Amino acid sequence: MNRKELIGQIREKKSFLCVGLDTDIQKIPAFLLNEEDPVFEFNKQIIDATREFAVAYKINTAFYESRGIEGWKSLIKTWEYLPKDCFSIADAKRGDIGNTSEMYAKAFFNIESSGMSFDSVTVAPYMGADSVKPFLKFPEKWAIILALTSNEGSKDFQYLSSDGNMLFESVLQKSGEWGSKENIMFVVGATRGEDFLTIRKHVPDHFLLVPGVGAQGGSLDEVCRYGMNKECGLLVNSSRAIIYASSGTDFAEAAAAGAQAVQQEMEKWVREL
Ligand SMILES: O=C(O)c1cc(=O)[nH]c(=O)n1[C@@H]1O[C@H](COP(=O)(O)O)[C@@H](O)[C@H]1O
Repeated sequence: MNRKELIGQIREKKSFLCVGLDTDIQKIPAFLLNEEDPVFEFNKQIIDATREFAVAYKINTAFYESRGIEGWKSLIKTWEYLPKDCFSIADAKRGDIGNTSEMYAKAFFNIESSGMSFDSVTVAPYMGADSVKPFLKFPEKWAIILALTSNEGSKDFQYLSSDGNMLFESVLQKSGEWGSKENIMFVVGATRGEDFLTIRKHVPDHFLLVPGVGAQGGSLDEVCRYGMNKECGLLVNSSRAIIYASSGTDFAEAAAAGAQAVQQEMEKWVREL
């Protein structure tokens, strides 16, 4: 999905919600464990219940890789089931020397090679340009670069200053030379509040993937007030608060209600665009 199509979906659905499929087999409703593939069955019902309210799905690969070959099978089946009108994110936080990053890019972008072809992959930029550029060689695919993260540990390095910029600012500026607003997004945590103003000074037009609302307590209103641009420019993720809204047989309906509540909040902001 390219930028124009993504903006079209946001306007059509009046939503910029990304549902996170961080599916932990220990947390899904027990009655599903009788299924041949409980994780995929859970994801399938969550997708069916939330697709009218979401414009994107983010699959955190750690929850699938941790289960070995069975987890990887659930990952591929879930990717295959994702609605074609939704933006898909492999949240793998990859990044290594060039030839290895090429393999990571193939793993998530090249369907002939891996059986999957996500729209995007999250990337950790610590190793610099040659670790990120391999992801940008695929037409209409995106690298979503970690910039200012939602976790407590973001304060350990990301705010460190050098040459007048904090590290996250240098990441925004430097990586801007590696691609464009058509194939690079940045991860900025919803818990970062007014830091969005600084972010937008560096990257006024790029899309931002914003995790941290819901379970991590980030404010959707603050994210929109300080981070939204004239084309929205945001994909706001919520995982646990939506997919684990209920642990009972009504889990899918509860997820739908959670997703709809977020979408209704978002609609107020999209209408202003
Ligand atoms: O790259 C990410 O997606 C990410 C970056 C970040 O700074 N913070 C963050 O929470 N995430 C991811 O976003 C999701 C947040 O999940 P919830 O807190 O359950 O909504 C998880 O999959 C995290 O790995």
